[in-house]
Amino acid sequence: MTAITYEHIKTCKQTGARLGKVHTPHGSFDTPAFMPVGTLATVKTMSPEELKEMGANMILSNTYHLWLRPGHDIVKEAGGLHKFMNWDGAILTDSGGFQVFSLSDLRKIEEEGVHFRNHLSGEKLFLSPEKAMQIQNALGADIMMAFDECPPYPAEFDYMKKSVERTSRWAERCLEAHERKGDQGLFGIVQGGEYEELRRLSANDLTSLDFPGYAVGGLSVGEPKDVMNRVLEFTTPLLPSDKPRYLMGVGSPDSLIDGAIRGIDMFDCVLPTRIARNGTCMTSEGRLVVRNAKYARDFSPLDPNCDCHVCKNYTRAYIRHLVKANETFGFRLTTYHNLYFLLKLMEQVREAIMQDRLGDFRDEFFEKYGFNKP
Ligand SMILES: CNc1nc2c(CC[C@H]3O[C@@H](OC)[C@H](OC)[C@@H]3O)c3nc(N)[nH]c(=O)c3cc2[nH]1
Ligand SMILES: [Zn+2]
Repeated sequence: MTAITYEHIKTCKQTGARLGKVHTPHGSFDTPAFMPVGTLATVKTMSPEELKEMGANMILSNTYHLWLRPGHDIVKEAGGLHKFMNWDGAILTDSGGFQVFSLSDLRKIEEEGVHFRNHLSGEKLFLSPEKAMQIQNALGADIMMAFDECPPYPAEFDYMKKSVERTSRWAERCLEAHERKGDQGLFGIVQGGEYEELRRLSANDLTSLDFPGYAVGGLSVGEPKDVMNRVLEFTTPLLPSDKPRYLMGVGSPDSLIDGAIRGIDMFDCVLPTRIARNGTCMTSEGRLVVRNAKYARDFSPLDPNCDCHVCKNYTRAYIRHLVKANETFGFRLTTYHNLYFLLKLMEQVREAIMQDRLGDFRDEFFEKYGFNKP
């Protein structure tokens, strides 16, 4: 197995954005990149063939969810996640840290790990750095995430400091527990909330452990966008420039562009697939709620500026009909288009970096999409 490596190609002269490639045992992908989320070993309603066709090279799956259903032992018996879901591209699994704090009625966080209840059955569960690594190694993703605490926003400085220090100790235990020491596909997750001193503490602790890549965690948890941007401004420079930087849980078009400008290489978010399932589409002119009555006789494509398979072959009227009738095919069409839209946006971002004009691209895109400028 080869290691996870980052190849820097160039930095945009107009912004701090960088063009690069991430190399994994299951292929390489250009960055900045958006990664579709497939929490339960499927990017909901999409086939692996469609994901490949639209240009997705890396998808996410989730330790907590796959541990509960179908169980990591079954996935391991299948030969790992790639074989189980018939996906030969790269896979990143999140460690479950986030779900434990967001999905379950939390019982107790201790040094050893976290006691909580299964959000489906109510049974008592325990997740620790070692358990999270055991599950992730069974799943066999190319990139695994350290087990961390993602504190809520806002959080008191004292609480955040204790949490960061524990997350750093947990990260060390994850490295220890990581079975495939050779390829080292394990990323550390920097925490620290909105506090620059704590972000610095977390980044220093984790970079001293020399992970092959780093995530900025603890964001996209309800904080205002200017807080996220400010945290990124003083956090990404603390991370090694020769390693991938992954901003967790971020996916609206404006945040992807603003994150790339601040030096982020990898993004994931459930937004495009989640809003697609209630018939909301991302288009070059902003969001379009296709079930709206005004589209009943609108025989134009979801997005006239999109060249995806859906926009070339189906109309707003038809997709509105399917969505209102709760027809699965309708949600397949909105999902395909939304994912294609974000993957295409990242292609345009990479092109703008190549041409040293990502700042101008941001202004043009914000104007057309209807985001406010500042
Ligand atoms: C949305 N905002 C957001 N997501 C976040 C996730 C992924 C959620 C994970 O849950 C599943 O989606 C619901 C995905 O799992 C495949 C995703 O990776 C995070 N994961 C960890 N380990 N640490 C964080 O600090 C963290 C922060 C986040 N902020
Ligand atoms: Zn389209």
